[in-house]
Amino acid sequence: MRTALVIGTGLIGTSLALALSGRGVRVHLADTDPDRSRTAAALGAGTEEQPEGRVDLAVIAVPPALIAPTVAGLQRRGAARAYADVGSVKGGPRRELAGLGGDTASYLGSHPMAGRERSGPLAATADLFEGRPWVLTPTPDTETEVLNLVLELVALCRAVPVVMDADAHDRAVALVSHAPQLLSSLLAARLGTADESAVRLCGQGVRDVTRLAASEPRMWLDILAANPGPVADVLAELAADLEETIRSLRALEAADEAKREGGAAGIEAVLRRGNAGRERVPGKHGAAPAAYETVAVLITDQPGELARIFADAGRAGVNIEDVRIEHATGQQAGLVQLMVEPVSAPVLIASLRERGWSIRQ
Ligand SMILES: NC(=O)c1ccc[n+]([C@@H]2O[C@H](COP(=O)([O-])OP(=O)(O)OC[C@H]3O[C@@H](n4cnc5c(N)ncnc54)[C@H](O)[C@@H]3O)[C@@H](O)[C@H]2O)c1
Ligand SMILES: O=C(O)C(=O)C[C@]1(C(=O)O)C=C[C@@H](O)C=C1
Repeated sequence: MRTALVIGTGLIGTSLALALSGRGVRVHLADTDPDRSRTAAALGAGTEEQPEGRVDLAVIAVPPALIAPTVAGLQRRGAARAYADVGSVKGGPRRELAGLGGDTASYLGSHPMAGRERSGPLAATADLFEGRPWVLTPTPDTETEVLNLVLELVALCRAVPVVMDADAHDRAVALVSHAPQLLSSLLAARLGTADESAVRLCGQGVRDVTRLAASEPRMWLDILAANPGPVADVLAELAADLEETIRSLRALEAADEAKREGGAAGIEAVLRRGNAGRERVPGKHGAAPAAYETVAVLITDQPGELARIFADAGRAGVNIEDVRIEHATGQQAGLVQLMVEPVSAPVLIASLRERGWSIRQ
C-alpha cells in the first residue's frame, strides 16, 4: 500500500494514520471538523492536502451511523481501490451501504479491538493497535484485492487479524465491549449522587471498573443504537444474575442459619464464576493470560519518576509486562505496580531497593 485516505481524524483515525505514516504510506487526512484534521497533520499523521487521483485504501473512522453514507459518497467519486471502516458495529453499516446502492465488493467492514475512553486526535497513539485483535468481516462478494489491502492495513498497525461474520461480531462485542461500557456508566452514575464522604474513599477497584464511564456519550449512543438487541440480551441475563445475588445477600441477613448458609453459597458461587470468567480473558498480545507477580513501588508525584523507575528496571534486566499507577488521595505520592514474570520479581525488588526505591509488600 502506497497511499491511504483517512476520513475522520479522531482517536482511531489518527492512531492508524500515525501507524501508516510511520511505515512509509502517504496518508491524506479529512474530517468535517478542520481543527481535527489540522491537529492530526501536526502530530505527523499525514497531510491535509487531498489526493489527486485514487488512493489504494480509504479508511472510514467516523461514528457508526455515518459509515454507510460516507463510504457510498467516496465510492461515487471513485476515491479509492478499496474501502474499509473501523466502526464498533458491523452488521448495520453493511446492510445500509447495500440499501444506499453502494458497492459491497470493494468495501470491507473491520473493527480494531483497541481504543480508550478519550476521543479526538490528541488521544491518538501510533501503537494503539499493536498485538490487539482486529476483526475483518468479509463476505463471499468481497474482492480479493480489497481483503489483501485491509490485511496490509492490519499488518502495518501490527494488529492480529480475526475473521468473523458481521452479526456474530455484533453479538460478541455486545458481551465484551458494549455491556461493559453501560455497566461502568451505571456504577459511576451511582457516584454522581453519592455523599462526598463516600466518594473520597474511592480506591483502585472502583477506578478500574469506572474507567470506561469517562467515554464520550454521543459516540457510545451511536454505537449502542446500532446494536441494541444483543446488548439488551446481555443486560437481561445480568439482571437475572443481579436478582439472584440480591436474594443471596438478603438471605445472609436472615435470622435462620440455614437461610444464611444458602445465601453464602449463592454469593460464593457468583464469586467463583467470576474467577473462572476472568481467567478466560486473554493476556497481552492476545496470548493466554499470564500469571505475573506484582512489585509495588512508592513514588513521589514529580516529573521523571516513572521514567527513572523503568530505566532502573531495565538496568536490572527485567521486562515489565504491565503497569498500573495508584494515586494516593490528597498526597503528592503514588504506588506503581509493576507486573513481571514471577522469576524476575526477586531480582527486581533487590535491584530497586539497592537504587533507593521503597518497595511495598
Ligand atoms: N473509541 C474507541 O475505543 C473505538 C475503538 C474501536 C473502534 N471505534 C470506532 O471508530 C470510529 C471512530 O471513533 P473514535 O473513537 O475515533 O471517535 P472520535 O470522536 O475520536 O473521532 C471521530 C471523528 O470523525 C469525525 N467525523 C464525524 N462525521 C464525519 C464525516 N461525515 N466525515 C468526516 N469526519 C467526520 C469527527 O469530527 C471526529 O473527529 C467509530 O465508528 C467507533 O465506533 C472506536
Ligand atoms: O479500552 C477501552 O477504553 C475501550 O473502550 C476499547 C473498546 C473495548 O471495549 O475494548 C471500546 C470500543 C471499541 O469498539 C473497541 C475497543
